[in-house]
Amino acid sequence: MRMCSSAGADIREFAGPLRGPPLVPLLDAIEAGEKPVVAAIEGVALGGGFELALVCHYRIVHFKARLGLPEVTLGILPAAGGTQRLPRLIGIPAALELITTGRHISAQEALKLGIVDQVTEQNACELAVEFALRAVAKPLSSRRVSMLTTPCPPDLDALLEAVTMQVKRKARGVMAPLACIQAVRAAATMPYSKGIKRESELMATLFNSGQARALQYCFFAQRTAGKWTLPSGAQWNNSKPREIRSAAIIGLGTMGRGIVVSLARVGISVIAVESEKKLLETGKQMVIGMLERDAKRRGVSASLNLLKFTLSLQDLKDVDLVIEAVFEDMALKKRVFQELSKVCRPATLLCTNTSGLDVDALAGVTDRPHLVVGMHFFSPAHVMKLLEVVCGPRSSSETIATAMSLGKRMGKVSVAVGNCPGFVGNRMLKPYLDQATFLLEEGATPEQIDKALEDFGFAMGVFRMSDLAGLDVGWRVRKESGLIGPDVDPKNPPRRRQGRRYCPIPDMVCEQGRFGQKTGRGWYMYDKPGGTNAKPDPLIQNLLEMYRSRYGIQPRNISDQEIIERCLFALANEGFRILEDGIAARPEDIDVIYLFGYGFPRHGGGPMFYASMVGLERVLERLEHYHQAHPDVPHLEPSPLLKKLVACGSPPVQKWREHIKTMHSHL
Ligand SMILES: CCCCCC/C=C/CC(=O)SCCNC(=O)CCNC(=O)[C@H](O)C(C)(C)COP(=O)(O)OP(=O)(O)OC[C@H]1O[C@@H](n2cnc3c(N)ncnc32)[C@H](O)[C@@H]1OP(=O)(O)O
Repeated sequence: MRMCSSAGADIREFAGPLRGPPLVPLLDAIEAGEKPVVAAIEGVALGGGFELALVCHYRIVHFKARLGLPEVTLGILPAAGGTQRLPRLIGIPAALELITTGRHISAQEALKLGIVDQVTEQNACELAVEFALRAVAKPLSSRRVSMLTTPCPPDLDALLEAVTMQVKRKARGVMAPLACIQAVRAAATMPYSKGIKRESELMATLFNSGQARALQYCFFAQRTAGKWTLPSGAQWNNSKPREIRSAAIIGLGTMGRGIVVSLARVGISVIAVESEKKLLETGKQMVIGMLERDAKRRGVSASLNLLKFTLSLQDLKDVDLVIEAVFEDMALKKRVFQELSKVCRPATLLCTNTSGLDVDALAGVTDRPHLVVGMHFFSPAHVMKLLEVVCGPRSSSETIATAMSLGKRMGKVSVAVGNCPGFVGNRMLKPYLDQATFLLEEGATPEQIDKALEDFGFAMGVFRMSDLAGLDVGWRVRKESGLIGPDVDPKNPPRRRQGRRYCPIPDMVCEQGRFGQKTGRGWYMYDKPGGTNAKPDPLIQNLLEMYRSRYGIQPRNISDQEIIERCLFALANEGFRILEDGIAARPEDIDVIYLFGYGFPRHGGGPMFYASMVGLERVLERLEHYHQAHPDVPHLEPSPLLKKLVACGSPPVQKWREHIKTMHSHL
């Protein structure tokens, strides 16, 4: 059988009723046939493609091919016999690992695991024909995988239990990996004829689940996000990116260091700049350590020869692109951009890693506003996959194309967004954080709110995330925006500022020098500064009690449902406003930002998909309810776009674009 490449089933077809003849009997018939069937695999054999290869009597694989059963990542399981044949072929532990993670493996690993018979650097099809000719005379019974006895470890139950615990810890609330474990158990404990029925029953529970719909949506959303479009007609497939061979990073703080590593490991020469010798030396040692550890993990040599460290901006005159990653201070950034304008050659792209400041204001102080763009990395920049590419009104299509393509080269998921305070991710974070702190005032604790969000599936609750990011960052932003100032009475800080409800608790926490993990104290306490093990802190409990009694607030019991609704519906509501304002082009872009940058669970699809899954009518009704209860919180007032979508019958996410006015587009 010539298979070449197969990415498995067309995932789009899962949205409707499945058509065509049932696959399992067809595959069983191929395996039961008397003529030897040899699979020749080039490119990929994934999902159904891999299951097809498993019914063949032999498998020949090109050395560059990749194989895998990624169904679990789509919220389903390999239901064309994959969960029954793979354990029989390679044993329970290895099969469990591959099926529950869905990871792709190389041809070499497949050979080592005993999945394939030969790896070739030549044409796999030609070799497969030779193989088949030799196999004609040989008996096939031992080559029919479904007939094999599953090699079973003596401690099967303990193994399955351990993997179940691991899966539950890693992917809280996710159904598919648990169903995969049950299917593999069937392969170990039942004959194939019964195991395949169990596989099918388990698939039936997953196939139409909300989690499967969300995960399949994520697959396409991630691919849609790279396809940016500007109102001018310039877009991803008609704008040529520049080739970037050399780059410079200004500032070797946490962000700058991560960006240097991200660039150097994909072969780009990097000049790293600091303002003081001591900072430069510290940054240098940390970058070298990070690159060495990264190279060791990947089994390659560290590209230290690509690095240069300097105190002088004059050294940047020939680089292709600069990314500024200095302190989040507009005046300082403007000085840097003015300086860069003078020293860099006229064609150098100037990028800023600001997490929310006005990219166009920075462009305005340069001699090349069309070559200025935001590249908002997420911390730690060498680990986090998200990159917001912030398109200023004057950024050229070539500049945007270059930033997007550079992001892809660094292995990032790049999303083009418009220029407004906080862009997409951090702009949406404000209402989400506000709701969490209002809930504290009303009676909740940080650990209760975090638990509700983590049970929902977030990698980290809002307070643990804030402790990790550093509480001083938001404090400084609030000071700069005039929310905190000399006119605020520190003994009696007002709970209403700039015409709306304000919660001063985060400021009180900062006033005590509690900036999160880095100071060993924040919303939680840690063993030491830099510690990561968060424990509830009685001092925070006291602070909350004193605060409530000072303001005469009677604490009430708050349900997890209220926590989820207020935090997540406020988040999505701001997402609707962002779409109205043209700051994000599509709901998919917003969802991808929250999936890759803010730990939103993939099986929830992202805030916008989640809202559509809950039902826009319900989201609207709950927001109206909460806004009525808290009229001084404008973020709870349902956005006009949400109302419009409900009035139009709540179309699916993919159709929202038709209801968004494009005349406001900032993209
Ligand atoms: C013989 C088949 C019978 C099967 C019946 C039994 C049922 C079995 C269940 C399954 O098979 S579920 C599907 C399992 N397969 C996967 O999950 C593979 C998903 N795809 C990938 O991992 C990657 O796309 C890739 C194949 C490794 C290629 O990666 P690459 O980076 O090169 O390209 P992409 O940008 O990701 O994809 C290009 C293009 O193709 C679309 N696409 C890829 N795979 C599928 C798919 N299985 N179904 C539908 N569409 C797919 C992807 O969306 C891109 O489209 P775009 O329009 O260009 O954005």
